Amino acid sequence: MSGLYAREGQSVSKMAHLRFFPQAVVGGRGAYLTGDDGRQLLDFSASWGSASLGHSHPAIRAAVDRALSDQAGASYLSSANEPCVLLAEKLLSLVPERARGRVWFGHSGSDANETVARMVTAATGRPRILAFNGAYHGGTVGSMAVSGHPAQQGARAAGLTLVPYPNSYTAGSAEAARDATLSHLECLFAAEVPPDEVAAFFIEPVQSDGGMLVPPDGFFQAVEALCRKHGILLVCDEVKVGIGRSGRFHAYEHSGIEPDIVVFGKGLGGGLPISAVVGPESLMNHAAAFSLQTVHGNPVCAAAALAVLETIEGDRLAENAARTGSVLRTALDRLASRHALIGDIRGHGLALGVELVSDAASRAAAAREAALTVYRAFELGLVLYYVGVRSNVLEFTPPLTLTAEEAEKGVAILDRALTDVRDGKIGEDVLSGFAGW
Ligand SMILES: Cc1ncc(COP(=O)(O)O)c(/C=N/[C@@H]2CCCCNC2=O)c1O
Repeated sequence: MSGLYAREGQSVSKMAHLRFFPQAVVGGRGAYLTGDDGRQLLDFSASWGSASLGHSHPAIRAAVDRALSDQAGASYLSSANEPCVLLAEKLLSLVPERARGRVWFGHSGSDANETVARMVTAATGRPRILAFNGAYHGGTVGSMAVSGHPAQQGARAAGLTLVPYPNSYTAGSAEAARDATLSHLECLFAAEVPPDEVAAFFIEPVQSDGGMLVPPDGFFQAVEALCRKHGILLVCDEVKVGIGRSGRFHAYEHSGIEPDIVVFGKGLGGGLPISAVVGPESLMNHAAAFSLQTVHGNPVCAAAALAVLETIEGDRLAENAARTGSVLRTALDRLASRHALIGDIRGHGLALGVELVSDAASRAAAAREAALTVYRAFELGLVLYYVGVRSNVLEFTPPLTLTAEEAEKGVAILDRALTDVRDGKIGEDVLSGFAGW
């Protein structure tokens, strides 16, 4: 264990730790992090998808420097500031007509989803919310309350009803997965949950922390139709897989739907803390001083976010995510032919998941092997983590700037890690102190 990691253990609380191995960094550029031991680490996580432009991107540095050199205050609570207005205007230009009303700014996906959960019930008078099993909408009380991930340590809202996210892999086919959840919803509305009491349905266009689950074709169009029929607001949580990562600007575009409310976070700030909720004016202006924190609408973070959006558009990074994601996917498919542990590979663009199973027929989760694989990959110079309600899905959310060569290099490292785990070269003792999730 490195000196910095040991020093952290003597000074920093573990309450935010979600640790898989003793990673300690002192810098980073592009798709690489610099370990405190001087190693260059290829970063296939980008800090859970937030470093969307990689590390130390010049466009973000220039925007932050400009904003800090003549700082327009530190908050939008009691003053308008130009970076926030420019960013809001930009975001409004990027969402469907039905969502094109007003923009709320926060720090994180959590405070954004918490705000939406409070807003939709307060504004509509409807007490219920729908969400999916396995959904991760945040780590604050109000966002955990509308989540469904089993790893979370927080209470669910009294008005929350969770429904199964269609899992084509475990259901055996996309059609079976789609039909099962849609009939579940119909039965629910008929017997347990009066649809006219439901304010909103929180969806992830790809369910990432739940296991990088890609919805079956037609599924969310059917959900959208149900929502329109019953006046239920469709809230699309684009926090992890949005903003170009999926190969389209919005991940919901793959499902051919138009949400009422779009939630942005993580990659929006390129690694700086900023989130946004974009929705109809009637909802977004239903009350003033409704959801606020002191440095919400920070002009420096807003300037960084605008630079991120402009760079994603100008450098065509959604297209790069599609192109490099295809290279990564092809390399992973080749890996699957050599490693029986790989049960499924899925995702869009540079939002990919590799599910590890101990038995192809039963699809039994190989959680132990997933933990050992990410640990060994770290030792070999690759950073990636795992997700999934069974803790067995390797998650690939690298910077959108990733090159084909970097994609191939990372998969070659993963190949070695999987081989070492298969050959029993990694003792389980390495995992003590790294509980993951
Ligand atoms: C779809 C989606 N919506 C909201 C959130 C919450 O965002 P924040 O962690 O920025 O509050 C997340 C956060 N996801 C977690 C963050 C904690 C560590 C585990 N991996 C994630 O990506 C998310 O994936």
